[in-house]
Parts: sequence; structure tokens; C-alpha cells
Amino acid sequence: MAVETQQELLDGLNEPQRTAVQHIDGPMLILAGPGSGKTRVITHRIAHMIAQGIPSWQIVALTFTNKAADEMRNRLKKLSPGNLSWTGTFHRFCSRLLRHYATLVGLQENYSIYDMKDSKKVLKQAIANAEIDVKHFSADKIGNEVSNLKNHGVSVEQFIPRPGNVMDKILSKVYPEYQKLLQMANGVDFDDLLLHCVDLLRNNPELRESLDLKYTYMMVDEYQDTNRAQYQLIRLLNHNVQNLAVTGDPDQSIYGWRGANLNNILDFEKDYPKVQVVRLEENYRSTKSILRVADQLIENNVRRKKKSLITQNEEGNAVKLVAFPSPQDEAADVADSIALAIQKGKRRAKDFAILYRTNWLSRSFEHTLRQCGVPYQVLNGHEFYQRKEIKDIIAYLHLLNNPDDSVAFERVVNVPSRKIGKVTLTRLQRHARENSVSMLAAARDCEQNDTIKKAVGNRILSFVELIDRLSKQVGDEVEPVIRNVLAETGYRDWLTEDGSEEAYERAGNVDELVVAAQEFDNEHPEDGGLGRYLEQAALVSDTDVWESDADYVTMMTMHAAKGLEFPCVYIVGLEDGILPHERSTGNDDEVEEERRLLFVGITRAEKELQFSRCLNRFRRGSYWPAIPSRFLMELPRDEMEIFGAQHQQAGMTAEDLQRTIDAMDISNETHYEDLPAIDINLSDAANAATGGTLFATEAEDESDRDSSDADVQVPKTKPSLSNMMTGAELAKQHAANPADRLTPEKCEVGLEVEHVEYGIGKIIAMTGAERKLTATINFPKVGNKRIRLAFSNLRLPKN
Ligand SMILES: Nc1ncnc2c1ncn2[C@@H]1O[C@H](COP(=O)(O)OP(=O)(O)OP(=O)(O)O)[C@@H](O)[C@H]1O
Ligand SMILES: [Mg+2]
Repeated sequence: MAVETQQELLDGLNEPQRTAVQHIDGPMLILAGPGSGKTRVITHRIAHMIAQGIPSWQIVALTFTNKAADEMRNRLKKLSPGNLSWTGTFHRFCSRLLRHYATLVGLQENYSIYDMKDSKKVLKQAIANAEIDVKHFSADKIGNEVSNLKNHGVSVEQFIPRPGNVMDKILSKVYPEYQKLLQMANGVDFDDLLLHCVDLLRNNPELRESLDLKYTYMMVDEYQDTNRAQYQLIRLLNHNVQNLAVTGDPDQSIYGWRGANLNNILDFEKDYPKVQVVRLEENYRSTKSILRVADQLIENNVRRKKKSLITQNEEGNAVKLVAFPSPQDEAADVADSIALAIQKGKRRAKDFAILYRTNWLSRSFEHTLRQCGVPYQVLNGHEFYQRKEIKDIIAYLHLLNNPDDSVAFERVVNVPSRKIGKVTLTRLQRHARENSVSMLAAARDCEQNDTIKKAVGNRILSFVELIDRLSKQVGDEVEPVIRNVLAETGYRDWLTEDGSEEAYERAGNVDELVVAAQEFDNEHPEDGGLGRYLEQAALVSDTDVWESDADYVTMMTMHAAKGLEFPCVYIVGLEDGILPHERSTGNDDEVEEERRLLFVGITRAEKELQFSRCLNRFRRGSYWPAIPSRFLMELPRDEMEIFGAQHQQAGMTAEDLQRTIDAMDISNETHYEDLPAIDINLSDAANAATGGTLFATEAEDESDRDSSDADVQVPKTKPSLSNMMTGAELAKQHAANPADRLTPEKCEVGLEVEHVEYGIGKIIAMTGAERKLTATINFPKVGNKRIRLAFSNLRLPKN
């Protein structure tokens, strides 16, 4: 590589970043806050090493998501063409390693990787085989415990049940049986990928030593989120040759629930005493106002080393906090502001991210964005591969790739229907277990099995013949295999048999799978094939489907957003029980982890940030008053812009509102049974409260905008946008003078009132009290409407 290029590699870096990039031998810990260039340092460091003449195949960089690995690979393509360094997730790294050395851990090279659903099937079988009483524990609970053991690097041999512990007693039977079944099926679950590698290295010292030497330079990004098994793997591969560089931010550790251990990073200096510690203190991502909010929030964590975030970026707009009457309002308003900003040419769709704690929160935003004609992508990469039809086809492929795969066999033996029922399956299972053979082998033997009738046996044998025939057709490319499966099994015809809309959608998904296989074949001319394809499909992660360049609004969980950045971020559903998650609220450590999760969310934002919450949320069948997330009270509220629905109407300050909500007695679980019956036009109240627009109404700093933004694509259809804009304008006008607003005390039967949409009407009845105070109003335009006064934005008519 030319000297100029080497210089270029270092030019775009600050002093400590340069130090980290130029450090080559010996352990290094890059400890730094979000947006300080940790990931950038890793990429530049690899390119710099290659420029220094280090063979690229000696370099391994482990990232937390496939997406991060892809990005790194793409950046490296530009920085150092022709590089052979290995970049990927822990799981992919282990999966590759295991393919080479499968036999050393009792597997074959063509092993299957089971997803959660498949693993659960095996676990249920293991529980049944163990013949123990597990009635107090669900399969999920037992599965979590098994996963926990594996994440902590505890193999079957190492597991010592605690005397008197009921769960341990169950595990002592189920865990070995589960592993035995996996082994018999030549399959592994996700956790096994790591655990088997750790075992492999532990039990084969010579191999360990040679791999330690081979992977001379290792890097781990997001080290704070490694679990015990990952830690052990790293330790085993960096024992003799300790050229290990890790980056991490203890404040962003968010995978404790999956066994990540913060001590891995805190103890790094103990583990590698010769470590060079580099601290990066400058944040390049966010505005000053966003960083102050992040900083003040995370200061509430007790278990942390204090470090502040500094940036030379501009002050930026104040961070917003909005309380919406309902989730529908929240979704409508967020979509509305995004649509408006795009329409005004101020932003593109891809500038926005909507972040939430759990996936179910995305639905209402999908709905409103669709209504506004704003293109969006929801990051839920697993979803595609979890669809029934996709899982069916993939199961056929698994069976062709790994004939021992009993989960795959059981899934497809009667799909499409071949009149092979449950009873037959149970008989085959018994035969397989008694003879320690796979299901396919048991099927092959069915003539010898006197529990199976001849007619059924013939059907089973023709399935076996089908699989044998398809297996013979497996070549280097995956796409023809899928086509053959679809044609010869009759699956496609079976799928569309009933001609329903849904059937065609499913057929469309299957086509998509064919296209994906085609792409895979094209991208992997040398190193493709069915095994690799299945590995890729099994290890797909949420962010894999993310197209960072495409012009879409991105919706994802805060967990998935780790490492990413967006100009404008909405963090929605900030309510206790959602964030912090209801599972965590009883435990201080877990609440701290939830706080770190919000910290991760906040620090994804470059320019604009809005938090929102709802006063009510529909959960478990009815509307409940939603309590604001406790974290909102920890933010520097005096410097934020706070919008509320209720407080403006009642003339309260934000603090008054907070006190009211805090004082609300939710312990007796009052809920709004009658709410669904009430016609409340909630969006008006929300629009009135916020002016209908958030980012969009801000006088924006144009300096950060690329001139290419001038050709921003305005969504073609936005039916509700125009309505909502009028609604918002109207509501804004309507709310202009708070003195005009009608407070519950002013209401009485016979009074004339004005509603933003329905016009003037007369109160004909009043029911309920306080927060439930509801007026029935007759509007000449629309007839009778029941309106909950606490949420409404009624006013006295002007004249
Ligand atoms: N020296 C620099 N000059 C200009 N931009 C920089 C510099 N260092 C980093 N950046 C930019 O700052 C942003 C954040 O960098 P990066 O994603 O590497 O941070 P990080 O520390 O990995 O953040 P996180 O903790 O969120 O993963 C990126 O857009 C990156 O290109
Ligand atoms: Mg990063």
C-alpha cells in the first residue's frame, strides 16, 4: 500500500485514536463512550496493519452483529483492497471453526444449526425422555436454564447440581438428554456453537496452540457484551500470542440477561497485565444537548466508573419529551412529523429511526407511517425465516444436507400431507431411540418395524426415496436445490391449492427464498454450497436485513440499534413496565441495565432526539393508566422541551403534571374498563398539545445538510398527511389561547362547547368523576359523542 494511503488512514483520526491504530503487538483495551470512534479505530487498525505488511489472514475481528461485520468488510474493501482478514460475529466464527473440527466434538461437518423453535422441540423431547416430573416448570423456563449454563461455559460434564435445588435436579436429567439428542441429530443450538468451540480448544491443547498462533491479531468490538463462553474462547485463542485488542464501553453493556458479564471488561487489565489502555474522550456523533441528556441519565447508575462525554459538535436543538394521550396519538404524531420534515425537504426518510424497548411497539408506527406514505423498514431479521413455509423448505434443505437431522425429518415427513400421522411418527421415534439411529434411518428400516402397517410403510418408503432422489441432485448451487424441492415434493402446488390471498402471499415468500438463494450463489461462487447457505440462514440477525443506504425510516429495538447512528431519533413508549421492562423493575442491577439500554438509545442520535410516552396504554385486554418511565425524571428537564397533553389543557406545569401522575394510585390497579366504549378523539388533543409537529416546526440548522437532499423524494401517497396537517393546524389555532380551553370544572349540562373537528355542540349529560369525567355532547354535525374531559381539547365557543 502506498505511503500516502497509510497517511490517509491516520489523518482522519485524533491523537488517541491514532495511538490505538498504530499499536500492533500486545494487548490493548480501548475504553470509550459512545460515538467516540471505537468501531472506526478497529477498521482503520486492520487496514493499517495490512499496510504494514501483516498478512491479512492472520487478522480476526469479532463484532456483535453481522451488520457491523458487513460494514467493516465494506469499509476495509475501500481501505485495503484484497484483504483476507476475517470479520464476523462470534457465532459465525465458531460455526466456521466447528466445521473444520466437528469430529473432535462428536459432530459431523454437515451439522445443522437449530434456531430457538427447533431447539425447543428437541428440549421437549428431552424432557419427555427424561421421564421426570416437571409440572412446576415450563419447557421455556428449563430451556432458559440450559442456555444460561451454556452461556456461562458450563458443559454437561462440568455441571454439578446443588443439593436440594429442584431445578438443578431437573437439569441434571434434561441437560444431558438434550445434548444427546442434539448429538444424535448432528445438530447444535446457538449456545453450542460457542460451547463446543471452547471444549474443542480446552480438550485439544495442540490444536489450541496452533490456532492461537494462526489468529495472530484478534480484535473484539463491544467487548462489554461478551458472555462467559465468549470470554473463554477469547482467552483460549490469546494465551501464547496476546495481540488482542478489545473495545468497550461499560455504560453500554445491555446483554446481561443473555449472560453477558460486565466483569469481562472490568477485569481485562487483570487478565492481561501488559495491557495498554487507550481512552477516547471525544464524541463525534451527537450534539451537545443530546450528550448532556445521555450523561445525566447514566450518572444515576451506581455501578459505574464516572466518565464524561465531550464533543466539539454544535449545541443543537433541545431534546424533546412529549406525553401523548394514547399510543395511537403517539404513532400519529411521530409519523406526521417525519412526513412533514420529508415533505419540506428538510430530511430524508433514512435520517429517522424509531427506537423502542420491545418489538410489539412497532405495529402502530408501521400503521401510521403507511398512512402517511412514508417508506419504512422494521428490523426483525428473524421474522422471514420464522415463517411456516420458509421453515418447511429450510427443513427439507437441512434434511438433504444432514440426513441425521431428526427435527427436520419430523417437520416435513407429512408436509405436504402424505398420510403419515402422529402415531406412526411416535413409532418411528421409538424405533430411532431404541436403536440409536436417526429418524430417516428408522424410516428406511420401517419394513423391519412390526408396529408399522405395510400400507403406511409404503408411504414412508416413498418419502425416503424422495429424499434420496433430491439428495442426489444437490450440487454446488443452492437455488436449483430449492427449485427441485418445490417441484418434486409438490410443495408449491400444495401451498397455492386453496387459491386464497394468504396462500399466494406464502407462495410469494417462497419465491423470495429462491431469489435469496440465487443472490447467495452469485455472491459465493467459490465458498458457497448448501451447508454454507444453511449456516447463513440460521445465523441471520435482526440488523442483517437493514439497508443503511436505502431511503427508509428505520424501526428497531434499542438492543438492535447498538453501534448504529441516525440524524433523528424517536424513542417511544417510555413508560414504566416497558422501559424499565416489567421483568426488571424489582432488581437494582437489572434496572441499571435498562438505564444503560436507554443510554444506548439516546446516544444513537446525531442531531435530534425526542422521547415520548403515553398516558394510557392498552395492555392485557384494556386501557390502563401508564406510568412515565422513572428514567424520564432523571433527565435534565429544565433544558429540554417538554410537551404534554394534559398539563396544557389544565394549565399545569410539567412538574405539576408529573406530580399528578406520580400521585396517581395505580397500586389498586384501577383500569379503564369503560374506555373502549367511549368515543374520544385523542389525536386532536395530542396535536393541540404539541402543535402537531415536532422536529418539523423547528427552525433547523441547514448547515449540516447535504446539497443532494434537494432532490428528496416526497412520498407519493399520503392520504392522512393532508388531513392531519389540517388537523394539526386547526388544533394549534384552537390551542392558541389556553384561557379559552375548557377545564372539567367549567363543564355542566346545557353548556355549549366547541370541538376541533365536530364543531359546536351542547353537553347533554355528564358521567363519572375526576379522570373519568365524561361528557355526552350533541354535535349537530355528527350527532352524540361521549368525550372523556381529561383527554379532550374542548373550548368555549368564541361568541
Ligand atoms: N476522528 C474522527 N473524525 C471524524 N469523525 C469521526 C472520528 N472518529 C469517529 N468519527 C465518526 O463518529 C461516528 C462514531 O464513530 P464510531 O461508530 O466508530 O463510534 P463508537 O465509539 O464505535 O460508537 P458506539 O459506542 O456507539 O459503537 C462515526 O460516524 C465516525 O465516522
Ligand atoms: Mg461502535
